[in-house]
Amino acid sequence: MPVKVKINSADVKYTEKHIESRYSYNSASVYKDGDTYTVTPSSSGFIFRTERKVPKLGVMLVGWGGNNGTTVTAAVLANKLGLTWKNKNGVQKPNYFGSFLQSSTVCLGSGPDGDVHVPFRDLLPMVHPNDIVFDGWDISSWDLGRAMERARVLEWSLQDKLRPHMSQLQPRPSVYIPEFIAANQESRADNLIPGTKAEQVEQIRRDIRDFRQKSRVDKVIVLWTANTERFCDVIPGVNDTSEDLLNTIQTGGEVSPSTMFAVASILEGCAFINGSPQNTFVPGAVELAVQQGVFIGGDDFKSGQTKIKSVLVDFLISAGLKPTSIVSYNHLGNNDGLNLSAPQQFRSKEISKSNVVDDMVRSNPILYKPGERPDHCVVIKYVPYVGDSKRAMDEYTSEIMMGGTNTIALHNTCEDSLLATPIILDLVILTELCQRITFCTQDDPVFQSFHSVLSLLSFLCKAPLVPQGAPVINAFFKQRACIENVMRACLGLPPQNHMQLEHKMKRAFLHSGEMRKKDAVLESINGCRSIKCIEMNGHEEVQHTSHRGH
Ligand SMILES: NC(=O)c1ccc[n+]([C@@H]2O[C@H](COP(=O)([O-])OP(=O)(O)OC[C@H]3O[C@@H](n4cnc5c(N)ncnc54)[C@H](O)[C@@H]3O)[C@@H](O)[C@H]2O)c1
Ligand SMILES: O=P([O-])([O-])O[C@@H]1[C@@H](O)[C@H](O)[C@@H](O)[C@H](O)[C@@H]1O
Repeated sequence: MPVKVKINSADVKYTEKHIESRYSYNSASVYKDGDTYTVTPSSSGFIFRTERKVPKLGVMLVGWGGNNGTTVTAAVLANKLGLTWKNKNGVQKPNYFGSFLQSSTVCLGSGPDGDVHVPFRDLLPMVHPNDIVFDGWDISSWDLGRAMERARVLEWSLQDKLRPHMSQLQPRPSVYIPEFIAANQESRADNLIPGTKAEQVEQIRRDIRDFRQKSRVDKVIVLWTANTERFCDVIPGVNDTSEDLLNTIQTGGEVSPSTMFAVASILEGCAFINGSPQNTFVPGAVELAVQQGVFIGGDDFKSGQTKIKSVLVDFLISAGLKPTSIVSYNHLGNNDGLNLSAPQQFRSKEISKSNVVDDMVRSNPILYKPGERPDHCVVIKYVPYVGDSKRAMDEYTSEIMMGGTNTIALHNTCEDSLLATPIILDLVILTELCQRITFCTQDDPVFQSFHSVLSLLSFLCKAPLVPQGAPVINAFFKQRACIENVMRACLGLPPQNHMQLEHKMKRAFLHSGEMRKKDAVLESINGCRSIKCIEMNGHEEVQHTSHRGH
């Protein structure tokens, strides 16, 4: 059951339209001079506004007829209809396990019985997955009932109950440029938009408008879950600026189907998210999104081996252990695996799976000299028989104290699409929430949105897309804490710091306003708080007064 979170603070007000919070953003700048680091803390006043009205959200999936596309649609239907199904373990019920918004919690603070945790999804008003309306495109003409069967992800007994609904869903014709995906995908390509690239982009735009009008959704988000493409060459004069990219689409030059969909979405004012590893967001596409004030995000769902890697390597390095060799092997037999069996498509995936440790390695110059990195090998093999049940084997070897080594071996078997499905839901719901958040600062009082490159989605992506010059963070818990603390800021709550000082003191913790004779005294003088501490030095009282800002 959803819970209501109400903030009792003078810094938070609830109007009919917004939740508005006053927030102190604390950070620090560091000046390095030789081996001396001078740290200057700073605090900036922010005002956050979150629109309270949750819209009816439409999600258009590119690759709707694929394993992920059919599975996410089926999962939402099963949850919405409350379908149950039987397997050898008995009656199964639908859920959203694997979605951090739907199935993980946030600690609000402590109550009489200790820490109080609430579902992430109840922190701020947000779309419920059950209410999402799906549509999309596929180069395959199969309806979603047949495509769900082809995917071989969900239990047959559930498919039986879903089929009447899924069979009504028909992917729209799409753009197929053979050179961008594996040749082994050609047999699927029987559902295509004719014409030039410019005409195809216009048709995609018409499709988006048609869906929005017929489904009566308030807003549309487009998400790429079609096959992995080869990387696109970034060529000055072709795709390096928005003007050149739009011109290239007109002239029919080097532009991938995924970039065509991104351009069409951006021009229709729809956020576009890339769930695959290719460089859809060539510089011209990023510039177009910024010019249009539309969110883009990606790349490549972080769902399995890479997700574990972004936890395990963070643990090892944070514990002062030195990963020196990381080998990630997996085989799977779904169509994604078939497409990735082609060299250029595998290379796209190898890149996104290989860069995930860079930020963690760079954070520890004790373990790694400049430029030093662990050996890192990624292997993906296509084995038809196992279908969507990915078999992943990982080996992490680290140097430990005094010349020792530590080797961790992992084996992981799972339906790959059931790992990606909740990620898709989190991506679109978090993106929609961010579209309703604006903020201003004490030095820049005009309200603004997040940057068009929505780096808050990094937690959900293998190769996070960030604004130019921004750091790429892959460490799992840093990424999750970023989302949590931004949402806490929207509620005027401080960042989660895990200090729990109240449980680490000699004397019981006195909350502000309580006083204890001859102990620390909080007084408010001239609007500036001062803390007067009384120190017993064995003979007499020594009073200290320190001043701090609001
Ligand atoms: N765990 C995961 O499943 C996972 C994790 C990370 C990334 N991904 C990525 O998500 C994507 C989809 O994975 P999947 O398992 O659903 O693959 P899939 O092959 O089952 O589905 C892809 C679908 O896209 C369609 N398609 C290909 N090119 C198209 C185009 N130009 N326009 C429209 N449709 C097109 C195909 O016909 C197919 O139905 C892949 O790129 C994969 O690498 C998947
Ligand atoms: O999420 P993850 O397990 O690191 O990476 C996965 C790969 O291991 C898998 O081979 C591929 O088919 C999926 O698309 C996904 O990218």
